Parts: sequence; C-alpha cells; structure tokens
Amino acid sequence: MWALLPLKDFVQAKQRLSGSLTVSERRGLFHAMVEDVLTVMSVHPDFERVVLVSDDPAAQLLAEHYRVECWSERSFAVRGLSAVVTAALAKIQSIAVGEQNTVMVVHGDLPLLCNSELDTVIRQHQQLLAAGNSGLSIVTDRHQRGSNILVCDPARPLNLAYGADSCALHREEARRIGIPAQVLQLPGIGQDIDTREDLLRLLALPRTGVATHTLTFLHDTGIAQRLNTMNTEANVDALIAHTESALSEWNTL
Ligand SMILES: Nc1nc2c(ncn2[C@@H]2O[C@H](COP(=O)(O)OP(=O)(O)OP(=O)(O)O)[C@@H](O)[C@H]2O)c(=O)[nH]1
Ligand SMILES: O=C(O)[C@H](O)COP(=O)(O)O
Repeated sequence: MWALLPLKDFVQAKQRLSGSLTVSERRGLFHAMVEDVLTVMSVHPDFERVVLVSDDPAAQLLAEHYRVECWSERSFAVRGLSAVVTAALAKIQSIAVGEQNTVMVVHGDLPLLCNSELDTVIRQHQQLLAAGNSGLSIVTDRHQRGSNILVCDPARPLNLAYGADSCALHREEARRIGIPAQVLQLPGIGQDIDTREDLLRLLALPRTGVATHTLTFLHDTGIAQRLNTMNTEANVDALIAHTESALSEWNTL
C-alpha cells in the first residue's frame, strides 16, 4: 500500500485557528502535527512508499528526516486539495502500471493517529476488498462529515470533493462509479485539529504517548496554558451572562 500526505504551505495551514494563534504558532503547530503523523506512517510495515505532496521547504526537510518521499505540488500545475490529490493518484497509477495499487490519503492534522487505528483501517479495507477487487474506505471526523483518511484504488478514479460534507460526497461518488464503500469512525483519526475546540479537546486528553510532538509544542510555547486560561475566562463570562439573565427573569416574575 502507498501513503499520500498532501501538505499545504505551512504558513497557509490551519486558517481556522487564526483567531487563537499567530501565523508562526499556526505554522509551528502544523509542523508538529505532521511530525506526529510521520512518526507513525514512516515506520508502519504495510506502507511500501510514503509520499508527501508539497512545495514547502519544511516538507522537504521532514521527508529527508523521516526517510519518505516528497513530490512537488507545483509539478502537477493544479490548485486545491482535491485536484492535487487526483493528480498524485494518477501519477501513482502511471508509475505502478498493471499492479493492484491501494493508496491511503492521510491529512497532516491528525496528531492522534496511531498504529492500532492504522491497522484497523487496513484490515477493514482488506475485508471490503474481499468482495471485489476495488473499494473505498473513508475514515471520517468526529462530526461524521469530513474525509480524514481515504483508502482508494487509483485505477478507479473518483471525482474527489474535499471540503464541506466530503464524507457523504465521496460515498456517493463511489456508488456512482460502482465500487463498494464503507465509512469508519475511529477516535484518534476522527479527531482532526481544525478549531480551538479541537485543540482544547486534545489538551484535555490524558498523555498516553501519542501526539507527542504536538503536545510538547503546545506546552513549551505556552499556547496550552493560554488557551486553557482563555477557555476558563470564556466560561466565567458565559456563567455571569447566564446568571444575569436568570436573575432578570426571576425579577420579572
Ligand atoms: N498539497 C496540498 N495540500 C493541501 C491543500 N489544501 C489542503 N491541503 C492539506 O490537506 C489536509 C486537510 O486540509 P484542510 O483541512 O483543507 O486545510 P487546513 O490547512 O488543515 O485548515 P484550514 O486552513 O483551517 O482550512 C492538510 O494536510 C492540508 O495541509 C493544497 O492545496 N495542497
Ligand atoms: O474534506 C475534508 O475532510 C476536508 O477538506 C479536510 O479535512 P478538515 O478540513 O476536516 O481538516
């Protein structure tokens, strides 16, 4: 099996965290999350090739450090996640002509990715393939809307639709081209980091040896403490607002 990790320019990553983190903090956070993903992917025995797709020099350095490949995104001359992944899947198909290829497309913002969940995804995908020789597995997010991981067959290309409700759209697309599809839910892979709430959830988890780079980054930079304080202040504000409105209701009785 191949693994494909599309990585945006690191300074552009995690825009949805702009309200909580500075540009350099977002960049550092994304770098740490990619390290957590690569720590697991780069040594997993079921991946014959792990390929990053990115033009960011930091991705090139990470590829060297973790001994994986890095393909230039510019060389594909397309823009946007779906188009970049489509082009990279076509390249894999053209390299490994005539082989039964399976590709796992993994996102960089999954610091809780771990070996046991990867094993589960691979095993479940193999079971799906037992009924035929092609199929699509989607590991969705905790809201059951995104496609945090796709396991697909580059010989049966899909019209990829990353973005809002991509899980349902990818499932529908598999139906359209006539291949079986399954949606999997796993707690670690399902917990991608898009929002401040996602960061707070990550920080609230007991430390169990996963997400090590990300948690170390968040604690060493003081971001963890800042976010937790902001959260407590927001809770206090919400409590005061709630009490005031309850009191005014009571006064009008
Ligand atoms: N190579 C490449 N990777 C991309 C592109 N867009 C998104 N990605 C990657 O795809 C994965 C999911 O990205 P998104 O959730 O769309 O974007 P994000 O940067 O994580 O978050 P936002 O900026 O808040 O939307 C991450 O690993 C991104 O780095 C792109 O245009 N090119
Ligand atoms: O379709 C998707 O899953 C998104 O484009 C990428 O995932 P995220 O925005 O939930 O990180």
